[in-house]
Amino acid sequence: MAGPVALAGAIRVPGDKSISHRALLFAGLAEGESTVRGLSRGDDVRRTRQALAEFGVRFTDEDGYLRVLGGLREEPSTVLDLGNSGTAMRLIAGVCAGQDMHTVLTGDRFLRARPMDRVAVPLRSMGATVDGRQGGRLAPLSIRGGNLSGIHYASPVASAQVKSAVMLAGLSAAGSTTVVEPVATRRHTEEMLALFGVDVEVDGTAVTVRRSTLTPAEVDVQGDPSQAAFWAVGALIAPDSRVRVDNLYSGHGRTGFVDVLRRMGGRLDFDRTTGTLEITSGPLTAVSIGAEDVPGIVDEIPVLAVAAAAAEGTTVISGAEELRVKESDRIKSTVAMLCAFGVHAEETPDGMVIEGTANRRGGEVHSHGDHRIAMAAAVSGLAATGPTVIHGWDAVATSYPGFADHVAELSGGAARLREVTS
Ligand SMILES: O=C(O)C1=C[C@@H](OP(=O)(O)O)[C@@H](O)[C@H](O)C1
Ligand SMILES: C=C(OP(=O)(O)O)C(=O)O
Repeated sequence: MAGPVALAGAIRVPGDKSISHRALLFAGLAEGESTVRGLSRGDDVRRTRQALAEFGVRFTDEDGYLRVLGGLREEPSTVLDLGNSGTAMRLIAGVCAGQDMHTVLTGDRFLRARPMDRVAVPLRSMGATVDGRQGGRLAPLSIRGGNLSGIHYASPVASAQVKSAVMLAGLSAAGSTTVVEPVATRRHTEEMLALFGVDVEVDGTAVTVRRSTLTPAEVDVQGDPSQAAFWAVGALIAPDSRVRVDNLYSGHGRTGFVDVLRRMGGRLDFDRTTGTLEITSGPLTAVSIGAEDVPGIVDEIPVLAVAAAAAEGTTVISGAEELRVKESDRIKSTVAMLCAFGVHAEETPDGMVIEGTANRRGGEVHSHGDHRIAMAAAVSGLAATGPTVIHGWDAVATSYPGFADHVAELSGGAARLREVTS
């Protein structure tokens, strides 16, 4: 791929990945027929669907929507392979803890290296038997569930996945289950449980559920803000660009990237009612990003770092140590990606320091099996001089299989991505 190119036009990004996982899980738990529209087509969400099918949930693909016949009727007869998806593994662990069944969860080599003790610890204290490699810290995880008691859990990490796993187990536990977060995270589980008829109490950063059954529902999944962030940064840094993204989810904890890019001086108009985001290219200035910002931009930091590399001044990101336990160590892989474009960037224990420069040349980047690093590198390449090569591009299929088509569409065919096998 050779830049720089201008981006122009209007697109719809895929259905939100976090919401898609939950739509399938909650439809799977609700006895009866639910429907889901606008589901993400990425591999991560496909893994959640496959896992639910092993419990006896039935899916029928209709024209433009998915029909789900819910109810966990069967103990899975095989190991559930959740591919690259941390959300699938942690949320399904919560579901399994509530079932009188034995389940084994595994994933690819990246997922098997990510910490699972953050869910194993609270699920054990509710009464589930959870084991795995390194004393239950790493998958494969073995879970024997059922007979749970509610807990009051002060989570040491600001993680919507941990919160959701405990809440899902709480739906089958005696008494009430409360999770208190150190910083509020995305609220998809709270919002969607309410849609499926569950009473959820939210009090600041505390959320409480009781033993409940779910009622089937119709879910319409809106566009994924984390995917829109790639086009927002691309349109800001590629000269003469103007892009519109339609039908975005605009709820709590997901649109922090719009605020950060505005703080950098970016021209973004966001209509939260319609979910329409319009971006016009223009100069950016460095910004300081701290721990309080991180939960709202946790998946967008690699691409926000690309914006920082094109901004005037030095950007400092701190309080982002959670990035070290994502699909890759995203502090390391983001800094390496920026350096490949000739940018001066350095790791810190909990973030990075990035010196903005107008002289970015195309480079050779490794995704480290991480979809967001691959796509952030592609965006950087669109606004750099000379060709960019991204090894391990196949990782993009986990969340955004149509990304390359959108590059071609928004660049009017001027930019083309060609896969190179690493
Ligand atoms: O709950 C979710 O759907 C997610 C929560 C975040 O992870 P953590 O909760 O572990 O921070 C995020 O990084 C992930 O992409 C999706
Ligand atoms: C961290 C991510 O997802 P997960 O934790 O579900 O693998 C992501 O999509 O950036």
